[in-house]
Amino acid sequence: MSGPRPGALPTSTGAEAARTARRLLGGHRRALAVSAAAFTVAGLAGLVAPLVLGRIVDLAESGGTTSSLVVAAALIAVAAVVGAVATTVAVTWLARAGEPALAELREEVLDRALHLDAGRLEEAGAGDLLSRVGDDVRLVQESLRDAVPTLMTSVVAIVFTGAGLFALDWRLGLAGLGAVPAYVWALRWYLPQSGPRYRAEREANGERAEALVVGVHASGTLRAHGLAADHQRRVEAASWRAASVGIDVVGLFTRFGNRTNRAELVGLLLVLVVGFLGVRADAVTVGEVTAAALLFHRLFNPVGAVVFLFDEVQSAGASLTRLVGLAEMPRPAAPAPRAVADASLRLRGVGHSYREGRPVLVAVDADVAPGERVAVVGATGAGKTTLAAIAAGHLRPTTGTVELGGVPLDAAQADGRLPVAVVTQEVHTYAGTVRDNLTLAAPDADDARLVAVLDAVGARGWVEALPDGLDTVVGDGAHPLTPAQAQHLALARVPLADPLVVVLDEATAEAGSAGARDLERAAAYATRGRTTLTVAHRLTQAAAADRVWVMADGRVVESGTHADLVAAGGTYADLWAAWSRR
Ligand SMILES: Nc1ncnc2c1ncn2[C@@H]1O[C@H](COP(=O)(O)OP(=O)(O)OP(=O)(O)O)[C@@H](O)[C@H]1O
Repeated sequence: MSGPRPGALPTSTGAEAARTARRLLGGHRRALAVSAAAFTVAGLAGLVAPLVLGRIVDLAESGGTTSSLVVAAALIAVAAVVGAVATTVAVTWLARAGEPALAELREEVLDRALHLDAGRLEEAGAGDLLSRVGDDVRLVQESLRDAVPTLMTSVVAIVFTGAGLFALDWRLGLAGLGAVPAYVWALRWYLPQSGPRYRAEREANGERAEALVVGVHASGTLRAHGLAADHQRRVEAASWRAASVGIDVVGLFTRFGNRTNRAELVGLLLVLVVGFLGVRADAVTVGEVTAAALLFHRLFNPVGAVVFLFDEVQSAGASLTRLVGLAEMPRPAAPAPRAVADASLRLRGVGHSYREGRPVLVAVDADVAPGERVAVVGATGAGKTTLAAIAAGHLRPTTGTVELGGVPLDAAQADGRLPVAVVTQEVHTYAGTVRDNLTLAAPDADDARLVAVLDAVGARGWVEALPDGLDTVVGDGAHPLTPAQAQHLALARVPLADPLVVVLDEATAEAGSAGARDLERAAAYATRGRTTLTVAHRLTQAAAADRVWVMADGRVVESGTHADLVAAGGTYADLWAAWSRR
């Protein structure tokens, strides 16, 4: 079995997961206490039927009356009702403690996931993260809903039934205990193998999800580079590994089932043999032996459930360690917020390598004055997107610093205003109304403000033409927006958020040439008066900017106005000439 992939997100130890579970459950002590009391009542109620049945056997032997039989039957019925009510109360109150605790953990996990450094996320892979916030949360939740209550009910039944056996007669109790070594032997065989196997199963599923996510997201690129077959082999290998680990787990569990069946047989035989000898020696009654055999038989289901659910709870435990591992990842120390002096951007010695020894940005020194609009141009792979992501604070540079208004970007505070807003080509439409998609950026904006901004960015016409205007529900499964419309809304969010700095990376690329002009007009409005860095693929954007940076091989090789750079006859002049000839 191989260990986790290098770079995978961390997994906590069992002890750390238990500590986190205790911390989260600690706030719900009252619910846990009610649940524990109800489980106790249910456990006691469960003893009534076997004991009373044993008593009926003795009554039958000694010529009991019909009325005593009726009383016994009534007792069994009352105990069944009490047991059912107590179990319902116990399970309900357990959920009242468990569900909020899990919700808190989910929030912590999501919060940590959302604050993962882009580089770290890249290293770990989106699939690993998705399988944690998806599969692992679901597994823990299902286990909390189904497995944990049944496990608790079973453990309580086992404890009370064991005590009941001893209460009947200590020899019968000891006979029942005779099954314990057989169970222990089965568990000692099973446990050391099962934990690592469940962990391997979770990891294999995570790797399979990662391979599938990459395959779906990057299908175009993989095909374009002739890597589709390679990637398909990677998906096949990951799927096969997940399947074979799954088969391995089922095989192990089946063999464990055989061993527990043997333990049940040993225990029941011991109770019957000891009971037989006890009756012969007049030490116990036939009724007591009947009750003991019924009690012991009653253990089969709870013990089976514990064994069966142990599997599930252990698997959920493995998921919990993955959730806790992520939630408790050390957070980079957040610098104390400092007020910015103005809206200038200053990059000093900024370098970046996605892979060690392969720098894609090299010691970039560059400044953007407050309110200045800079367009970044250059060949594919020159480092434009990387520079934009660093200037936006989305990517931590390997070397160098980025300052906004004289303050490190991650500490910048601008009187409650958003320091930097980013619009890239990959725009997400959030599930909700068009209004929701806009007020994300300005929760207090009223419809008049939204309509004014939509008007200013040139989106009012098509928004009002939607079936319900601002109230139209968009996003997955609702009214579909074209990529250009989604981009238009993203650009409208910029003036609503009112940031000091705007970073646009191919933010107007999502359209044909007519649509591109609309988006360019929207971008011009969104960035008016703001410090702006635009990764420009159409050189008309560069021509309209205050200044142009030309990038090549991770460096800013030219910087100046469009006119100056064209006149200088360098790289930009060549690019412009090629663009103008199109
Ligand atoms: N996440 C990543 N992991 C590894 N390498 C990357 C990553 N992103 C970009 N690169 C590499 O870094 C270099 C610079 O990429 P970047 O996207 O910044 O260039 P660009 O000028 O924006 O290119 P384009 O115009 O094609 O978007 C390229 O060689 C690219 O392959």
